[in-house]
Amino acid sequence: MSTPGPILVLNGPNLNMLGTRQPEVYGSATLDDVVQLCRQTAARYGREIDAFQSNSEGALIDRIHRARGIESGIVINPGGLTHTSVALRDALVIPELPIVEVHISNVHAREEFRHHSYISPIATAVVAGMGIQGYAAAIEFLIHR
Ligand SMILES: O=C(O)[C@@H]1C=C(O)[C@@H](O)[C@H](O)C1
Repeated sequence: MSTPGPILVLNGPNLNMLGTRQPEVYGSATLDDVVQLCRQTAARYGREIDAFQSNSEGALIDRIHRARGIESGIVINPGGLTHTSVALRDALVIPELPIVEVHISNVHAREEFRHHSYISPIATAVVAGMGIQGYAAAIEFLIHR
């Protein structure tokens, strides 16, 4: 049986600033730390990841379109686009690709406007509040589902 394709790990706006941006909320780990954690988690099971981060909605959508036929699942932290983007939600409706939405912080314990996600209704699973371990949990879920 062939090994499933890589898992695509997507990070949206401002997540390139991890480690510097509000460490009291998002912790001290950098985006590179997140990608390394995801890569190491997948490698334990002989699997690979592809990682992409953009502050631009359109670039994220273009990358999601390219995942078809290449990646086997998507782990996405949409950043603030979580709470605003119908276009990103629409791009993620890909029947053959499972989607896990990840938030480092517990968005439900924060400002009201962070309590709604356009992505959650079309996601296979949602992780929030686990810090960067949420990315590892998402990778594990996709590998073992
Ligand atoms: O917790 C997180 O990873 C999410 C990250 C962001 O940048 C915020 O806009 C979201 O509201 C929460």
